[in-house]
Amino acid sequence: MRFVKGHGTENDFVILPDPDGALDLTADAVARLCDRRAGIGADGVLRVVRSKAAGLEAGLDAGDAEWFMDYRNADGGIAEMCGNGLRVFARYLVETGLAAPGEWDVATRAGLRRVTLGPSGDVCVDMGPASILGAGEASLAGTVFQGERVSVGNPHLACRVDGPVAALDLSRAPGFDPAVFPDGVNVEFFRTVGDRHLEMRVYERGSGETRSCGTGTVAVAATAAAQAGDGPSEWTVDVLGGRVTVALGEATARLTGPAVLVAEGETWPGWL
Ligand SMILES: N[C@@H](CCC[C@H](N)C(=O)O)C(=O)O
Repeated sequence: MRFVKGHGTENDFVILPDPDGALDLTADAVARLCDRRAGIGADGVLRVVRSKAAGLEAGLDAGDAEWFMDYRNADGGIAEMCGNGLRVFARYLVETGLAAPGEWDVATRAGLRRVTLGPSGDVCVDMGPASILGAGEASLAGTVFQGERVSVGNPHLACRVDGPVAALDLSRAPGFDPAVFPDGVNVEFFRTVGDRHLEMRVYERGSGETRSCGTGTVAVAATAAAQAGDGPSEWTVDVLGGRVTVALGEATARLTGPAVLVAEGETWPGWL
């Protein structure tokens, strides 16, 4: 099986080119690919498949988008959307000549997402709306954190903290009420470090602590803007793996940041 490895602010992915939808990608295979000791190692898998060949789940409409991002978490579970993954997905399509630099839609389980990119450099993704849904809470090592429930196509809980996020122990999953988050949740901890400038750490559903989460950065920017009473505004979000910007508009949020391809190869015959 051919693969490419890439990352966006060190949120890393195994990219599986599958233009004709020939791969039978099981949850077990995804978990083995993402295993950092016995596999290639990644936070998730991006299967690159033509929308027409993707066999989309009922209710998904790819519109005119040629490509569908089939995103999977490291545990093999399916998620609706991945912001960093989508930047890497778009960069892969351009680097391999499967798409031209410019502006075009990619189909995802959260709907169509417009990407804008040149022949090299940062990638901008229109992430759609970030919807603030109300209060929620998570716990970490016995401490309860209040936050905002936010949908960026996938579920988030954005918790403001007072001290440096570096001080948090995210070696274990935060606790949350499964009645409030029946599908699980990505939990972000953020702090203001400057003028519309945040730092964030995240514990992702299905992947554990990662060094960045694009949808998570949108969730914390939207939460911080709402808490400050800000309207459309641009935010800088520092994550363990680098920095992204989030431009909050009236109806949509645009995420801009790096997308890097680092290697390509083939799994050993019979291994998977
Ligand atoms: N890292 C991603 C989000 C991936 C999906 C998430 N773990 C979930 O289960 O919703 C991003 O960059 O947005």
